Amino acid sequence: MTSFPIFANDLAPLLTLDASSLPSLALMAEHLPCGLTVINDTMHVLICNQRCRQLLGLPSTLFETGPPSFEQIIRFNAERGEYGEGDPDRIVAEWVQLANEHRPHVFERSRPNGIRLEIRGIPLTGGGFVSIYNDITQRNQAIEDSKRYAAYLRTVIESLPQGISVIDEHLNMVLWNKAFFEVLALPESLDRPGVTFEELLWVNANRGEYGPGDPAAQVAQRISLAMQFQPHKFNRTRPDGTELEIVGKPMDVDGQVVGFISTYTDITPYKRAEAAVRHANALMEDAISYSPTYIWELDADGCFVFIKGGEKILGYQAEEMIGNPLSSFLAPEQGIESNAVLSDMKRRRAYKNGELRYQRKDGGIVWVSSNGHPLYDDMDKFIGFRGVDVDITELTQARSELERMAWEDPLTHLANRYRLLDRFELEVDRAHRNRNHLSLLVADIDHFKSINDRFGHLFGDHCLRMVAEKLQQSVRAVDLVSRFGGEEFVVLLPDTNLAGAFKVAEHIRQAIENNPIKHQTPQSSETLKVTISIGIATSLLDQPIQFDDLMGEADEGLYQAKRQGRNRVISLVPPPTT
Ligand SMILES: Nc1nc2c(ncn2[C@@H]2O[C@H](COP(=O)(O)OP(=O)(O)OP(=O)(O)O)[C@@H](O)[C@H]2O)c(=O)[nH]1
Repeated sequence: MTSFPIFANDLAPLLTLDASSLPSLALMAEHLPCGLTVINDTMHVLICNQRCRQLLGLPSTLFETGPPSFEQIIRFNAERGEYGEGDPDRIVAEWVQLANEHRPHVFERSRPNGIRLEIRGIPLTGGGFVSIYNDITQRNQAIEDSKRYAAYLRTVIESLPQGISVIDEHLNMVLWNKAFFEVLALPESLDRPGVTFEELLWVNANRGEYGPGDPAAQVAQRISLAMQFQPHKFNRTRPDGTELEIVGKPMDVDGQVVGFISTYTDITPYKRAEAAVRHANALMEDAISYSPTYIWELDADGCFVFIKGGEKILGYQAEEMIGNPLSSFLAPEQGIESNAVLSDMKRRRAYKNGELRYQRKDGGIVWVSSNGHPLYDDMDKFIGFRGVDVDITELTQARSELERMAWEDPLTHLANRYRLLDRFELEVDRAHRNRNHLSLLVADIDHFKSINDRFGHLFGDHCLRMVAEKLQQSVRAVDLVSRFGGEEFVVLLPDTNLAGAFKVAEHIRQAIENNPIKHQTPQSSETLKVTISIGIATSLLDQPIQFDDLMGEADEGLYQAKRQGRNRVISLVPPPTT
């Protein structure tokens, strides 16, 4: 049962201690929510209601032999330790002496069972006194709790980086934290109880925080706004450049506005960070849009989750790529380099300058130099790949063009001598591996000097191209026709013995002889029969094969062919009889 505090002063005037009124008083006392005792001038307990006995834990036996004396009750309590440690006689003496002083008193006492009592006593005229006992355990607990919560709240408010202020419905400042003064740079002199919202407004208005204008008007305007107790949120830039975000909302109790709470956040660092991020983004946008680059991110399944700048290189909008696997955008044919990239991705390894071949939306092929690294989340779980690709299509084309130029004779587009030497090494290995013959033909146009002399160098060049074409047409795809220099051609015949080499050489010779070249000018037209002489050399099985040896032998054959009248095929080794 909760007891409501009832004060002895309230009851004392009602009490007169004549015997006739005692029964009605005792009856009334039983209806009180508090404990009540009435002690007469002889210090005997006349009334001690049930609530009092219950609160004090007094047994009924104490009352069986008539009204106990005040001293008996005190002794009973002292002996059971209600007043703590100590000699009961001494304790009783002290209490009796206090009671005899006949003074109003209020004190609190904690009982051993944890109950906290508030005891108020008021002396009665004519002797004795009335005492009221209230159980204030819960009330004290509530006060303790609210003190504790207030301490928590204060600590929380003081720890916040935002300034916080609370004003009551009369615009008095009732609560604020240190940050409030710091964020608004308010003078310390205002950091005192009783300060009003208006005083703060005046400080701000006078120092120009609200911009140019009449401070009185600025304050009045803000006061009238504040009186509306409407929620608001706005930013204000202070004269020193600090940007504040101010958020306010009304506080109400049972639908009644009782105040207004505002928070003041210095958002300057966020604004600066925001501007820095915007700047970095703009730089990145420019870097991506002005360079042949795009940035991408894949999920753990290899599907695009992000791509920026891909449109200009791959022809797809980001939305067309996001959610689809990288593999679906690759060209069907990839090189060795691409496979290395794909294998690194599979093995979740970072890679640099790897080449990938994409198929553009319009079907074209794009080469990119790709750089990527795996991504992991905070729990170290693999979540995908991120990277930057650079369009190297033009570079790749230029590179292959350069390679072509390095390997090719510009006049006839046949392989040049470097390509021949390179290929020769490969074919030597192959010939050894497969125990095959490797043959070499050296072909030289007959009397080419006189062709040049008669018809000019341009026509000579034309003849060289025509002969090159015929040579190329007369051999297999695996054979390599090269222009070795001047009007001299070398044909490499893999997997070809001397008999085979003779056949090919003879076929070439006849093809050229039987295809005269036309020389036409505006004035005349002439058909010129061009012939070639060919020297042959074939490697021996299980013998080392040297280019210079084979070349020297074939050259010697060519020399003899020239000596023997040209337009013929000669090998130093006797031709096989058919
Ligand atoms: N038009 C043209 N002529 C070239 C080129 N390279 C070499 N020649 C010419 O080819 C001629 C080769 O002549 P020679 O080595 O004397 O031999 P030839 O006249 O063919 O006589 P034989 O080989 O003995 O039948 C020279 O006149 C060179 O200037 C070329 O790229 N274009």
